[in-house]
Amino acid sequence: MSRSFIEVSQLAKRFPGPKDGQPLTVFENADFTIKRGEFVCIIGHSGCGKSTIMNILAGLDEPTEGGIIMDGKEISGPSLERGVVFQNYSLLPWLSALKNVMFGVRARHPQWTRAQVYEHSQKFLGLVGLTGGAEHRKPAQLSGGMRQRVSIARAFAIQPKLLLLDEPFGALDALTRGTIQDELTRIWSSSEQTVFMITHDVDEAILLADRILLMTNGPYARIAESVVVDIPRPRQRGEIIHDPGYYKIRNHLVDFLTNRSKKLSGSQSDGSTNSPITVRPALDEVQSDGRPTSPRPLVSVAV
Ligand SMILES: Nc1ncnc2c1ncn2[C@@H]1O[C@H](COP(=O)(O)OP(=O)(O)OP(=O)(O)O)[C@@H](O)[C@H]1O
Repeated sequence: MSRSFIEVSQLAKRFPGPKDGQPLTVFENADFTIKRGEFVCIIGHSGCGKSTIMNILAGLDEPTEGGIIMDGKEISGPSLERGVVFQNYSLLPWLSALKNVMFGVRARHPQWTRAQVYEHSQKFLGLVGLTGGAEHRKPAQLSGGMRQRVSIARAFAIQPKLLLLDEPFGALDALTRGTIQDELTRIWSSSEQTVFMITHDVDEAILLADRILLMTNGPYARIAESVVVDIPRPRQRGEIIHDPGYYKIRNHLVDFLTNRSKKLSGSQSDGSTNSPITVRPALDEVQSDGRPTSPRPLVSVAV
């Protein structure tokens, strides 16, 4: 039996092209795995297909080919085992912040009393700093950052096995962003949750992730590399930059985004799988072209 929590196999997504045109192949033959409890970030230029992968993981979209197994079961449709935080909040506009969170908690724990649901929801709203009356306001009466915090509280409160985060902190000011990143790390490290997060922020990815998947430009995008963040935890925002591996990882990511994401960008696949190579910049296990110094079996970090 496989030890992977998530196994993405031969995944392809094609959208219909403009009238009479060729279909748009966003990616094809994508293969990667995620371990239970792992925190994985994915980075790539706009339009490469990150949200498409996340939507398929969430069960909100279907692949054109291939499939995803989570915890031994094929993903098919949305489930409370997978909690999603989108850039655009996706709150129910007619419910208060508190009732938005309670709605999710009640669905997850239908046997709980109203008091239990209320207490649990208030606790998670408190964790994201939404108390003192703000929790009784409806989404339209909250700022963008506050709405995003409600959305984060709702996803955390459901305590899904897999937390899917699509640029969850984009709308937040730097201070709130830092606080919620810390909360996310705390909640994640004290649970068995697995996190898959899209971000455009390389520093955020290094702070939070065990591994960072790097995606080339599309169409025919590939997850070209799996970069291991060999920096011990707990990681402190102010101190992480002093870790000897920090700038090696950062430079590697920036070089990928500015140079290699375009050079490596895909063309139609010959049918072979597109598995990412594993690189460990902090351990100097990477060459100037981004390839590992010695071929390292993927299972070493991504079983
Ligand atoms: N429903 C759709 N119909 C047609 N094309 C689509 C559809 N959804 C996405 N695409 C195209 O698929 C490609 C990948 O889109 P996707 O949103 O996954 O990219 P992304 O990497 O998440 O981008 P961003 O970082 O800007 O959010 C883009 O070229 C996009 O235009």
